[in-house]
Formats: sequence, C-alpha cells, structure tokens
Amino acid sequence: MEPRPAAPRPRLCDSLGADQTPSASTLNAARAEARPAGRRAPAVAAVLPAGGSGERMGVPTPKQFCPVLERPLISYTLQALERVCWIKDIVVAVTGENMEAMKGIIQKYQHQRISLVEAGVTRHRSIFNGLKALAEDQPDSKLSKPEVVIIHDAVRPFVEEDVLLKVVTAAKEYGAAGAIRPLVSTVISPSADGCLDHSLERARHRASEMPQAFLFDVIYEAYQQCSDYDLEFGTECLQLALKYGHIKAKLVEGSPDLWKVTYKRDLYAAESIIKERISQHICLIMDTKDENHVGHRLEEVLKDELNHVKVTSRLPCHTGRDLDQIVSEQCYSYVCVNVMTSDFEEIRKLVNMLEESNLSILYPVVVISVYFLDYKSVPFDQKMENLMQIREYAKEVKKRNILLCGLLIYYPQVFYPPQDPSCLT
Ligand SMILES: Nc1ccn([C@@H]2O[C@H](COP(=O)(O)OP(=O)(O)OP(=O)(O)O)[C@@H](O)[C@H]2O)c(=O)n1
Ligand SMILES: O=P(O)(O)OC[C@@H](O)[C@@H](O)[C@@H](O)CO
Repeated sequence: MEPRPAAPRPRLCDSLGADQTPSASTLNAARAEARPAGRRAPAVAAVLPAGGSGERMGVPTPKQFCPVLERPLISYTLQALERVCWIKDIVVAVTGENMEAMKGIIQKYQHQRISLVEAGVTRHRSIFNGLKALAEDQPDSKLSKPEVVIIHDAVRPFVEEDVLLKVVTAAKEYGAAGAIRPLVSTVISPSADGCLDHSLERARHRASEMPQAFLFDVIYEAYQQCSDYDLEFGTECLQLALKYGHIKAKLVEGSPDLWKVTYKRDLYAAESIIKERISQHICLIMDTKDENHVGHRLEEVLKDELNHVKVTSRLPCHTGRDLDQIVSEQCYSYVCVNVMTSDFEEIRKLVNMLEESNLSILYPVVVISVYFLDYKSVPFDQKMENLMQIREYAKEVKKRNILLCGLLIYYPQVFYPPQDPSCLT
C-alpha cells in the first residue's frame, strides 16, 4: 500500500451539495438512530475502485482522470466523500501507472484522508485490494480496520451524505446495504440463437447502483472466499455478501444523481450538473449599506431564480472583515455592484482574497464588477480607463481559474417616477 501523501495545506471545506443535502438535524437524528443508545458511532472507511481503463468512454485517458471543468473527475468524487466528516479513511485503488498522477491530484486539490493501493485487473480485485489495506491481518497495513466499509465507484461523483448515511446505518443493522434505482429500460434474457427468451417485469426489478456499505468482516470474508470466476467476471458486491456470507443486503432507494460515468455523454452531463450547482451559489457585494442601493433590486431578481443568494455590503473601512465573511460563504460567483465607488483596487483586494481562500482550486470563480455611473458627474474616458484596467487584470487572473469581467452602466442622473422602479434593472 502506498504511504499517505504528506498532509497538504489546510483544505477548504466545500459546502457545495445537491439540493437534497440533508439538514444538520436530519443527519444528527440519523446518526443518533445509527448509534444504539450508549454505543459509539461505527468507525467508517471507504474503498473507491479507480483502476479501470474506461474502454467504453473511447478516449485514451481512463475516465476517472478525464477533466470536468479542467479538474479530474475522480477529484469530485473524493471531494464528495471528504465532505462527510465521519468517513475516517478513503482508500483509492489505482493502477501502478496512474499512481503518480493520483498523488498529483491529491496534492493539487488538497484532498485528505486518502490512502492509495494498487488496483487489480478487475473491479472486484481492485476492491479486494482496498479491503486488504483496511484489514489488520496484512503485513503492510497502516490503517485501522473499520466497523463498516463503504464501497463506491470513483466515477460516481454525485454522492451525497444522506445516502451514505442511509447505507451505513442499514449495513450496521443488516450486514450489507446498497443503493438502488428504478430501471429505465426493461431487462430481457436472449436465447442462444439471439432471439428473445424472456423479459423481466421491469416494475419488480431495480438497478443496483453505488454507494454500498458492509460490515467490514462480512465483505472481507466474502472476498477471501470468492472464486476466481467471481473475482474475474462478477460486478455485484451485494451478491458476494449473499453468496459467501448468506447476508441479504438492505436495499436503499438512491437519488437520480447516483449514476456512473461510463460513456462520453456522461462526462458532458457531469459537467452540466457541476456548472449548474456552482452557478446556484451567488454572492452579491454592494459598496454601501444603503437600503435603496440598486443591488437590492438585482438581489430580488436573483432570489426569484436561484437557491442560494448571499448578500453583503462592503464598506471600504471594513473591507477585511466583510471580505472574510464573503469568502466564508463558499460561493463561486460574485457580483460586485458599485454605485458610490468604482475603485479598481477594491476588485483587486476581493480577487486576492478569493485566491488566498483556495476557492479557485476546486471550481472556476466568477467575479462580475458592475459600475453604475452618472455620465454627467464622471467623464467617460476616466471610467473606460478603469474598465481597461479590469480587462488587463482579467487576463492575468484567468490563469488562476478566476474569471473576472467589468460592466459599466452609464445612466443620466434623472428622477425615476416611483411607479416604475424597474427602470434601474
Ligand atoms: N480493474 C478495474 C476495473 C474497474 N475499476 C473501477 O470500477 C469502477 C466502475 O467500473 P467501470 O465503470 O466498468 O470502469 P471501467 O472498467 O474503467 O470502464 P470500462 O468497462 O468501460 O472499461 C470505476 O471507477 C473503475 O475505475 C477498478 O477499480 N479496477
Ligand atoms: O460493471 P461495471 O464495471 O461497468 O460497473 C460496476 C457496476 O456494475 C456496479 O457499480 C453497480 O452495478 C453496483 O454493483
């Protein structure tokens, strides 16, 4: 087993999640349920098989390393599991030839709690290698044996804490548990001559997805007893627990986002989902606390469209504290609405804060600086000079995954009839 890479700098904790991310009270209740009175929560580890070649993706790069928004797919899955604080170890099985690349990903994106093991020639063998790293009967094992182990494909990036908690809670009670989804197509059985032999009643069957969870001893003993045929051709861990451990896994309905990236179209879908999620988190920054600030009109419009709009006002004298609060909101799109000020240095300070927070390591960060200026009080060429500064600076920060743009709204300083405030939007 490869030693854990050196602990990188403090990693930002990304709070992004799909809409179904459970509330803290939900999780606390489920944790309490998972923890019989007086008993400690189970020690939980995860094994991520990531040793495939991605043949069906049809590209030279194994799909787990294919870029999504210029970041390897596996990094999103690692981030999803790292967001779950009660998973103490994450063991990733990669091929020897991809070991260095995997270490580089861990370092660049500051992943933590990751241990690497050599993958096998099949998915089951990769998973078995990951389990061996957690079993304490192995000579080079550096990890403590968990009570419950999660098995999750590295190419299923959209896994949320709630389904992980459900399968772990169920595995503790039943010995094994797995996420399932309704079938989209009907399953049929062909005869030897390539004709239909029979079809399965779709409503009575389900698709087996990931994550799955097991009492560690149940699945580890199943793999130790596994036939070579099963290791070579099997695709279902739940079946191993049934066949070798006589454990009937508890089936847990999963969300639609649990699908596995298999074909190229799945990468495009993954990118769209990620873009949609990060674009839902917007932070509006205004340059005064004035409640009549035009930014509040924009806030109303955005709140009608988006789920997470944070608003803050940044007075020049309190820039440091307000900017810290802004960055802590973990947004990835910032709209700075400037009516009173149009100080380029303010934008530079914000961009520097965003960069120092490492936000732009995980996702591209968008900063839109909007200037409202009365064209009678400010000469046009002076303001355009400001925008030109932003344009040059934007070229520089784009290399650091921060997309900066400026918008100048020049308007005559006239009185808008109160019955028509929409003129300002
Ligand atoms: N020898 C293998 C084969 C697969 N996997 C992993 O098992 C997961 C699910 O397998 P699959 O989608 O089949 O991945 P590939 O085998 O890479 O895909 P393909 O069958 O298209 O080659 C993936 O994270 C893959 O990296 C693995 O760890 N070791
Ligand atoms: O068969 P593949 O290697 O493409 O993927 C493995 C899947 O079969 C597996 O992840 C789920 O079906 C649950 O076992």
